[in-house]
Amino acid sequence: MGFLEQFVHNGRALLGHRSKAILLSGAACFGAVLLVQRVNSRREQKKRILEAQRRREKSFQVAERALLEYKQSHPMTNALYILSLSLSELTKQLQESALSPEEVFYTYLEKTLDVHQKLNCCTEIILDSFEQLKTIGSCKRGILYGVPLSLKENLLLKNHDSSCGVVKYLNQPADDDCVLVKVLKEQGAIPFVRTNFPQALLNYDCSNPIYGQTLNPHNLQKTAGGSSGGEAALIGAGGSVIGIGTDIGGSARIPASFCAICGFKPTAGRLSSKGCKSIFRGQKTVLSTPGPMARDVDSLALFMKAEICEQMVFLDPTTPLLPFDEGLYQSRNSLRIGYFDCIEQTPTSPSMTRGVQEVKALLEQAGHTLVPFTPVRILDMAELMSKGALADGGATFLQQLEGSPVDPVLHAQVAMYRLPICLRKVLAFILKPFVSFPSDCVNDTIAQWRRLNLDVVLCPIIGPAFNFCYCGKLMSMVPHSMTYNLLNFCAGVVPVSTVTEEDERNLFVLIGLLQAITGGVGLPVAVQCVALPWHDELCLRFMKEVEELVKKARKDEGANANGKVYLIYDFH
Ligand SMILES: CCCCCC/C=C\CCCCCCCC(=O)NCCO
Repeated sequence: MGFLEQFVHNGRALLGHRSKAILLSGAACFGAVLLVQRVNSRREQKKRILEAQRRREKSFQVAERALLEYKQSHPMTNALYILSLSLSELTKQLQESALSPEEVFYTYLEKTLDVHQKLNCCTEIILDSFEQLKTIGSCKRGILYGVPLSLKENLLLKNHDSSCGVVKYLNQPADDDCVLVKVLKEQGAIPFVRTNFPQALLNYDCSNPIYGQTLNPHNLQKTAGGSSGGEAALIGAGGSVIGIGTDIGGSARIPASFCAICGFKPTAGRLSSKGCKSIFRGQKTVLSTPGPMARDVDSLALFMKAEICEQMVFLDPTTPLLPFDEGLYQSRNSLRIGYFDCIEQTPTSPSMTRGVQEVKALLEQAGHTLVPFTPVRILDMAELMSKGALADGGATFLQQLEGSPVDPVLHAQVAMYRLPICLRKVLAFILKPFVSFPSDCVNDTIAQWRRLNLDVVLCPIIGPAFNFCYCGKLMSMVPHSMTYNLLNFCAGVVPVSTVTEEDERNLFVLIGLLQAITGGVGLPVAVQCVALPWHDELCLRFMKEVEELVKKARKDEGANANGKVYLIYDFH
C-alpha cells in the first residue's frame, strides 16, 4: 500500500471509529439524560406522595389534639348512644337540642380516628370542620343540622386537593366546594372527613399509591370494594352516619355490598355532579353520579330530600326542579317486581343468587307479585359499557397515570389497555360472534318492563367482598352494576344475609371467581333494587321494603339461625 493509500485508509478507520465513538457517546449521553430525568421524576413523585401523606397525618394529629382538649372538659358519656342512632333519630335529637352538635361531632370524630387506624379508610380529617362547628347554630333550621358527614376524596372541597390517586393532581387545591357540599353545609351538615378510593376511580377495589389499601370492616383480609370503598368501610364500621360516594359502574353499590351498608345510585342528573371530579372529561354514554351511602335506607332518603332543593337547582340549573316525593317514598301499596338471580355468561356467586331467592320469597309472603325477568342482552350491553367508559380504548386512562406509580389493583386493567391495537383487533374479531350490538338497549329494556307491567326489579349485586387485587381482574362482573349506569336507571343495594358454608362449598364451579371470593363465610350478602329513570323515590321505597322484611324475618328466625342471620348493626 502506498503512502497515500495508507493515509486514506488510516483516516477512514479513524473517522469510522470516531463516528462510532461519537454515536456511542451521544447515545450514552441521551440514555444518561433520560435516566436522570426518570430518577428525578421518580424522586419528585415520591416527594409529592410523601408530602400528601404528611398532610394527611398532620390532619389526624391536629384532630386528635382537638379531641383530647374537648374530652378534658366534656366527658362524652353519650358516645355509645349517639353512635347507635340512625340518621333520622340523630337529626331529631339535634333539632330538639337533646344532643348538641359538639358532642355528636366529637363522638363521630373519635370513632372515625379509631376506625381509620384499623381500616385505612380516610384520606384526611377536614380541619375546616372545627370552624364550621363553631357557627353551626345559624343552620338550626337545616334538614341535617349538626350532622357530621363523610365525603369521598373526588368531591371538590375548597382549598383541598382531589387527587383521585393520581400524582399530577396533587397540590392543585380546588377553588370552591362542589354543589352537593355547598347545599349540605346550608342544610347544617358538617363535612368532617374525606375517604379513600382506587387509583383513577375506574375500578371496584380500593387502593392507590398515595393513601394505600382500605380494608373490609368484616374481614381484614378482604377489600372494602370500590370505588367509594373508604366511605363504605368507614360507615360500615360505624365511623360515619352518612356519606357521599360516586358511581359510574357500581362504585356506590359494590362497596356497600362488600361492607354491609346501603348504597344508592340515583338517576344521573337528579343530584348535581358539578364539582365531582373524574379523571376523564366528557363521558356521556355511561353517566357518573354522586350517591349517598349509609347504614339504612331512611338515611339515604333523608339525604336525597336534603340535597334536592331550590339551592341545588340554583347552583346547578342542569338538575331538574323535581322535589323529593316523600309520599311516594312512604307509600306501602303492593308492587309488581321483576326478578332474576344470575346473569347468563357473567359469573354470579352462590351467595348473591341465594340472597335474591330469599328476598323474593319474603316479598311474595308480604303480598307483592314477583315476575321472572330476563334482562335485555346484558352481555351485549357490555360492549357499550366499555366503549362508553373507555371510548379511546384506555388511552386517556394511561395518559393520566403518567408520572404516577401504578397501583397493583390496576395492573390487570393497565395490561389490557396497553395491548397493541392489532392484538385487540384480533381479540375483537374472535369475540364478535358472541356479542351483537344492541340497537336501543334503553328502549328495549323499558318496553320489556312495560310488557310485564313492572314497578321495580330485584337482582344480584357483585359480592361477597373480594380478596385484594382481584376486582381489576374480574371486570366481567361489572355488568351486574354498570348496566344501570348505561341505562341510567336508578339502583340501590341493601344488605340481606351473610355467606354460609354451603355458599362457599358451591363456589367450586366458578373457576374465575373462586380465587377472588374464597374464604368468605360470614361476609355480608346484599341484593340490588332497580327502578326506571327518575323513579328514585320508588327505588328507595322498594329498598326500604326489602330492608324491613329482612329485619323482621331475621328477628322472627331468632339470632344466629343457620348462620344466615345478618344483624345490620352488629359490627359496632
Ligand atoms: C365484559 C365486561 C365489560 C365491562 C366494561 C368495563 C368497562 C370499564 C371498566 C369500568 C369499571 C367500573 C368499576 C366501578 C367504577 C366506578 O363506578 N367509579 C366511580 C367513579 O366516579
